[in-house]
Amino acid sequence: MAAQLQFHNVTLGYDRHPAVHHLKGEVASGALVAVIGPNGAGKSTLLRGIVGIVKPLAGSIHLGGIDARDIAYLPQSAEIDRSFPISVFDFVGTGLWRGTGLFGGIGKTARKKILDAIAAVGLSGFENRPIETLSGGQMQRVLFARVLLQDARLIVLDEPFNAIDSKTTTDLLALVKRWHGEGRTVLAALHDLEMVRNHFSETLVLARGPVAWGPTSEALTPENLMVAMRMCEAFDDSAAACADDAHSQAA
Ligand SMILES: Nc1ncnc2c1ncn2[C@@H]1O[C@H](COP(=O)(O)OP(=O)(O)OP(=O)(O)O)[C@@H](O)[C@H]1O
Repeated sequence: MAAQLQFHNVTLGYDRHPAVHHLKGEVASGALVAVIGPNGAGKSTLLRGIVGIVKPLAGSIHLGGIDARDIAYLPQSAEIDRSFPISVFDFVGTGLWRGTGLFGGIGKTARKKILDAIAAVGLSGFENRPIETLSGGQMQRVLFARVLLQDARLIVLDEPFNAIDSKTTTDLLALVKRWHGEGRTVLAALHDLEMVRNHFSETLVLARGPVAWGPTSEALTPENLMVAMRMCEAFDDSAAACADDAHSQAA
C-alpha cells in the first residue's frame, strides 16, 4: 500500500523547544491509526505538524500525493472559539470552502450536502442554532459533520471522543469506521485505550519520541505504556533542539 504520510526524522516544537523528537516512519494509505501517550506526550503537536499548523524544527513530513487542502482536521474542542457568532449550518458549511472558496455562494447542491452532513451526525433541526448554545457533545457532532463534508483523503482527529457520552461516542465512532471503510486514512489522538484496542488496527505510542508503532496488539502493551510514562516524566521541557537538528535546519 502506498504511503499517505511519511515522517523523515521529524522534530516539531514551539519557540525552538522540541515537543516531538525524531519521528521516522510512514502511514499507509487507508490506515486507521491511534496516537496515544500521556498528557504532554506531543500527540496534538504531531497532528498539528501533519496539517501544517506547526512547522518542523528539523526533518520533514511528506504527504503522499495530496496537498494540505486534502486533509480534514478536527482540533481539540478547547481550541475552538465558540463565542464566534455562527450558526450550525454556516459552521458545517465551512467544510466546503475548498470547493466554494471563502466568499463563494452556497448553491442548492451545496445546501443539500450541508443538510445531509448535519443529518448524518443526528443534528437535523439544529441548523440555525448558534454554535455557542450547543452542548459539548452536540458541538463534537458539528465538528464531525464539517469533517464529513470535507471529503478528505486524510482525516486527522485530535481527541475526538473527549468528554462525550457513550451514545455520542458510538455514533461518531461509526463515522470514523465509515471513513476507514471508504479507504480514507484516519489518524486519531486518543486516551481511551479500550477503544483503541477494540477499534484501531494500528497504534503509535508517543512520548515526545516514538516508543512503539505497529499493529495495536503489539504496540499497545503495559510495558510500552510504562516506558512512555517514564519518558514523559523525564522530559526536559526547556531543552533546546538537538545540535544535529539545529544543523540540519540551518543547512
Ligand atoms: N502552543 C504551544 N506553545 C508552546 N508549547 C506548547 C504549545 N502547545 C503545546 N506545547 C507544549 O508541547 C508539549 C506537548 O504538548 P501536546 O499538546 O502536543 O501534548 P499532548 O500529547 O497532545 O497532550 P494532552 O494529552 O495533554 O492533550 C507540552 O509540553 C506542551 O506544553
